[in-house]
Amino acid sequence: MVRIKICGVTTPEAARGAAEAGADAVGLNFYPQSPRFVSPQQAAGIVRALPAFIAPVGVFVGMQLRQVCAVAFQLGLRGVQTYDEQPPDDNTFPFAHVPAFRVKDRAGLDHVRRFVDTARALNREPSAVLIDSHVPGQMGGTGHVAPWNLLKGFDVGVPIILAGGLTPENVAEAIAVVRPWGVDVASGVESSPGVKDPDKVARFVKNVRTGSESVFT
Ligand SMILES: O=C(O)c1ccccc1NCC(=O)[C@H](O)[C@H](O)COP(=O)(O)O
Repeated sequence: MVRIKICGVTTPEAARGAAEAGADAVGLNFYPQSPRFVSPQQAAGIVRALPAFIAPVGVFVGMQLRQVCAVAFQLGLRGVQTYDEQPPDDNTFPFAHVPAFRVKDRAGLDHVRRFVDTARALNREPSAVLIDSHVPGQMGGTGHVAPWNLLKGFDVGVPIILAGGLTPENVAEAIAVVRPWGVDVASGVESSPGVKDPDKVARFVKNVRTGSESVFT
């Protein structure tokens, strides 16, 4: 089964809608420049609205680990998605750590491998890595597709979450090519930046489920 994170939910209704559609996780974006930004206060309301067993994951760009952990503890996040060049000094924190990488070529994948190897040597293996597209000047939520063909057979010993430009229309093909452990979507299920479209979310989840059935069974 391919896990699904609907990233950048901005309201309790959108979070509940994603969960009811069958998503496994929702992303709460704490990057102030994102159209999907939520304050910790808004995020608290969203987390409270989630049904049991649906994981809230925080997206943190350029924030000190201490601050990331404080927000994650305060809100009861299950996972933290970060954007760092190096593994954190400490990850004894009780959240799944998902470093995100913006990849455009083989050198980008080599960087992911080095990051995971370094983290493993320090006994700080990430829970998964998120592979996104690389768009100069943008950290995420770009709607641009990642290099699927490069990712064929890519194995760093931790689960791969595929992100970048996924939509209800292309996600089954992405799964067939990359065979990821999980998929992540932000703009591909929106009617406008930061506003999730319930119909697109439902179709995305349905197409992940049918696409993964035909690939993994
Ligand atoms: O979504 C954002 O605005 C964003 C901004 C800065 C850093 C990360 C961001 N999103 C993180 C995600 O995990 C997105 O789901 C991922 O980048 C894919 O986005 P999209 O191509 O729009 O599906």
